[in-house]
Amino acid sequence: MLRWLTAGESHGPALVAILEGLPAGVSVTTDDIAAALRRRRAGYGRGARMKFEQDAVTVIGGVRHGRTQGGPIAIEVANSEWPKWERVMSPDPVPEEELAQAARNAPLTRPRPGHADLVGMQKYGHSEARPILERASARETAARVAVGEVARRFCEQVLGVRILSHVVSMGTVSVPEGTLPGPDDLERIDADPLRVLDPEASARMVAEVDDTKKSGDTLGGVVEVLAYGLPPGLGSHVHWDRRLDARLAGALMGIQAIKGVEVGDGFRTAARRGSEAHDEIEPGPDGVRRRTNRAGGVEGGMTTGEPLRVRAAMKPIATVPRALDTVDVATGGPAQAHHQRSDVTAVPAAGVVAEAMVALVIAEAAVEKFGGDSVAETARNLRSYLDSLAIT
Ligand SMILES: Cc1cc2nc3c(=O)[nH]c(=O)nc-3n(C[C@H](O)[C@H](O)[C@H](O)COP(=O)(O)O)c2cc1C
Ligand SMILES: C=C(O[C@@H]1CC(C(=O)O)=C[C@@H](OP(=O)(O)O)[C@H]1O)C(=O)O
Repeated sequence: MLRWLTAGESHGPALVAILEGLPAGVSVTTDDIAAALRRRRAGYGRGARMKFEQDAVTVIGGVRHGRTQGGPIAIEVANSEWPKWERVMSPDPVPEEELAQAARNAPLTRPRPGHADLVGMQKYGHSEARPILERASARETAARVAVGEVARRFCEQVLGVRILSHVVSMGTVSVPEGTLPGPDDLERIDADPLRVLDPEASARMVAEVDDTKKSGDTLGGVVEVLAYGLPPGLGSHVHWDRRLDARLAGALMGIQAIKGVEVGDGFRTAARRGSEAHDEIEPGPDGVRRRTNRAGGVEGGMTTGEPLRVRAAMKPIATVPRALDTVDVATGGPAQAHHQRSDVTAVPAAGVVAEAMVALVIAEAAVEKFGGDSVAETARNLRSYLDSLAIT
């Protein structure tokens, strides 16, 4: 069983994550995790905070001399801005007079439509949004990417699985139909300002981000995650919560602002006739194979061995500079939603987070199927499973 948890607030001292259940021997260093976090911070359209804030990674447990030890892995991502927030976010009581002087402590009573502010205040009994937005903030995804990087390395080193993502649409601008990165395209995608494979589409999307920013607005879009090299049979058809597609959908929907998930051709498949929707099977030189991969590498809740292909749709950023109408909960009267700064879009970052979530789901399914306390044992079990497949 693979388990993981994160804790920490957007402007707290640090985020922490604990990952438990991976075998010993996965190669990972602090620098590897820091590099993954740098990928998450990049992307055209993100706000000022991405430039001045640093993620400082410390591996607190579970890794020794660049190898996992088999125990829980704990990672801290410290927030370089903490000194500015130390009073406002102090875990211990702060004298009223001091708090009153902290400019950042002004009560946030004008909840943003589309964020967790209003319903969070109602549910948790707060008179302002700070205690809600601090944890609702997608800053938390830094902790996911940190543990996701360990899972990704396990997937690569033990299963031979490569996971990558790219942006397929930004607002109404999309990459050409059929754009499909290969397993070695990640570097090229990361080099693009919007993490788009097609340079012409990227340029149009950059213009769309600029235009949106100029008009004081925000943008959403769609990312696609691909995983190459999966064995057939991760997940199961036997129960709803063992289906890999269900677990992937839950993991991706669990990312802040993701509002739709598609496996393979997903919603497009619904409009096709069966003969145009499914992937016909034929004998090939290395065993049976599918002529197409419209299913996106999952049938019956199990990986088929074809590339996994999942998409996630992100809604536009909720903190709209041209602030939306709301209610000031302090007065009960109409008001404009609070806005200090925000991303115009965070779709490229959402792709990096989605890779981490997919890596964690695949790693979990692989640990269930192959077990093993060391990577050598897991790899041996995988090999013997593949060698024993009656139908290849
Ligand atoms: C990487 C990333 C960055 C985000 N940046 C912002 C931001 O700057 N401002 C904002 O209002 N929402 C931002 N969001 C979205 C909010 O976290 C999200 O809208 C909020 O949690 C409410 O969405 P929900 O209804 O899906 O929970 C970001 C999301 C992600 C994944
Ligand atoms: C800090 C990060 O993302 C933040 C996610 C976020 C939100 O509401 O989700 C709002 C913004 O924070 P602030 O309102 O303080 O500028 C983003 O910068 C990060 O990704 O590291």
